[in-house]
Amino acid sequence: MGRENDNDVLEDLIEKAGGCAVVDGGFATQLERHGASINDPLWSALCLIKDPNLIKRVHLEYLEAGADILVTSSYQATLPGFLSRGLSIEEAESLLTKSVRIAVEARDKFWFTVKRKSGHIYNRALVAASIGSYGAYLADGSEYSGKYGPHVTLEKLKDFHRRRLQILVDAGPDLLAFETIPNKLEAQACVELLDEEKVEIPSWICFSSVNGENAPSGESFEDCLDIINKSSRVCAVGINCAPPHFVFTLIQKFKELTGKAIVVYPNSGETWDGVAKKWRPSKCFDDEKFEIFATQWRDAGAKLIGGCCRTTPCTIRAVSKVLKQR
Ligand SMILES: C[S+](C)CC[C@H](N)C(=O)O
Ligand SMILES: N[C@@H](CCS)C(=O)O
Ligand SMILES: [Zn+2]
Repeated sequence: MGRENDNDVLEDLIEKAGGCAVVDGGFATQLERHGASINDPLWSALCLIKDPNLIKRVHLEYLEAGADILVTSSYQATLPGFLSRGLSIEEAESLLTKSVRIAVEARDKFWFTVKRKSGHIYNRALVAASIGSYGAYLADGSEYSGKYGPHVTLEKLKDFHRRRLQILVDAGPDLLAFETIPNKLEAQACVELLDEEKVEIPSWICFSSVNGENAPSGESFEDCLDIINKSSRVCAVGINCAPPHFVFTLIQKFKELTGKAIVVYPNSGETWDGVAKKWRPSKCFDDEKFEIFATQWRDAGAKLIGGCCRTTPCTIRAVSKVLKQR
C-alpha cells in the first residue's frame, strides 16, 4: 500500500469521529492507579515483563471511555533497557512485538463486542505504537530538558531508535507515535529514520514543552516543524505531556507553521521530578477543565485530542463526550 492510502487511515478515523478523534489518556498513570509499581528505569515498560494482562485491561478501559486511538505500552520499552535487565535480545524484541499485539487484541476484542450493538457511539480504534524519546530511555527527566549533551549526535539517535522502530512496524500497528521529543536533533533523527526505513504507516511526532513557547531544548518550534514539514511520512505533529494551559496557544502557533494535522494530549499540569521520580503538584487541571479545553482545542484546529500523564479514563470519557456531541 502506498503512503497516501495509509495516511487515509487516520483521515478516515478523524472524519468518522466527527472532525476530531480522541486519543487515549495517561497509560502509566492508569497502570499505577491499579497498583502497578513502576518506579524503575523501565517505567511502564516493566509491566510488559511483569503484568501484560494489566496492560490489556488499561487499553480496554480507555476504549470503553471513548478513545479512538490506543497508544501502546512501548514508551520506555527499549532494547538496551531490556538487555540491561538481563533479558536476551530475542526476549527483548518479543516484548516490543507484544506491546503492539496486546493493544491490537484489546482493540479487536472491544470492537467485536460493540459493533453488534445498535446506537453505540464508538469507532473502530487505531493502534499507535509508542516510541518514547531517547530522554525517556535515559530515565533522568531529560525528555523535559532536551539536553542530551554533545556526545549525542544525529547518528547516535538514529541508531538508538532504528531497531525498535523496525520491530514495532513489523508488529503491525496502524500508526507510529513519537512521544515527548524534546529537541530538533531528535525530530530530525525520527524524520530521517522513517525515510531510511521506508516506513509506510503514518506517524505523528509530538514534542514536550516546559514554557509553552519552545521545545524543552529552547529551540523554536518553527525550526523543529521545518524539518517535519519536509516529510510525507509524518501525518500529524503536536504536543504531548506538557501542561494543558500551554496547549491553546501552541495549537495556534502550529497552525501557522504546518499544514499537517495537529495532535495534542497534554498531562494534568503536574510537573515531573526526574530525580525523585514523582509528579509534583503544580497548576493542575481536572476532568471538567479538560472538557472545556477540548472544545477550545478543537475549535483552534486540533484534529487529535487526548491526555497524557496523570489523566485517566474519566478524563477521556469527558473529552470524548464533548467532542462527539452531534
Ligand atoms: C513521561 S516521564 C514521567 C516518564 C518517566 C521517565 N522517563 C523516567 O524514567 O524517569
Ligand atoms: N504514552 C505514555 C507517554 C508518557 S509521557 C503514557 O501515557 O504513559
Ligand atoms: Zn506523559
